[in-house]
Amino acid sequence: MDDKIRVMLSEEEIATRIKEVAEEISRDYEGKPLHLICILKGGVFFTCELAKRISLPLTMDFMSVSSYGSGTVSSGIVKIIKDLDDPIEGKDVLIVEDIIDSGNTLSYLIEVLKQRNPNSVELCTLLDKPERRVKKQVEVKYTCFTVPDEFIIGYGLDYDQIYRNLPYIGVIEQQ
Ligand SMILES: O=P(O)(O)OC[C@H]1O[C@H](OP(=O)(O)OP(=O)(O)O)[C@H](O)[C@@H]1O
Ligand SMILES: Nc1nc2[nH]cnc2c(=O)[nH]1
Repeated sequence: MDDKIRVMLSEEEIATRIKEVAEEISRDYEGKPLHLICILKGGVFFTCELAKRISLPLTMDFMSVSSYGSGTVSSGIVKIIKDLDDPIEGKDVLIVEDIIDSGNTLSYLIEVLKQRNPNSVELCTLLDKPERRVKKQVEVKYTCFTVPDEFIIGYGLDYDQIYRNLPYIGVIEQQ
């Protein structure tokens, strides 16, 4: 593993921004049954950090979907690999993602979840890469960082399953 990695967002920058977004969510969801849905695998690091900083009682569930396989471009076909454990009827659902790129994953997920009659469904993402959006209708309520059109790794994001555990967001430099 001798790839050279350029740091795009440091651990400190990420922590500061997550705290700000968590405070915003805490204000917006006061008195509501907030239910975080973490999208595995990439969303797990962000979800943990965010949840710890939201100052409200909340519940959590996990869903695993995939549209990338081992490539760096979305196949456009989203597969549910692991569904939620619990019903979401009547809950205020906040989907927590590591990145929104083409929007294929989220536009599919929102449709699937809305059919289960939640009270509301909103999106929270660590990274948004708007230049790559194919599904323009995806609306994101909370975005930590907007990033350029580069293939990103770290903080949950992998390249062929490696690099998820980097504590920062980076890009592999072409050598
Ligand atoms: O907006 P899109 O183009 O659909 O891309 C975003 C999705 O891609 C990544 O998941 P991936 O399918 O790689 O699964 P993983 O999180 O398990 O690595 C990421 O976690 C998002 O779910
Ligand atoms: N690792 C990784 N996964 C993605 N899924 C969608 N966009 C990206 C990206 O830039 N990096």
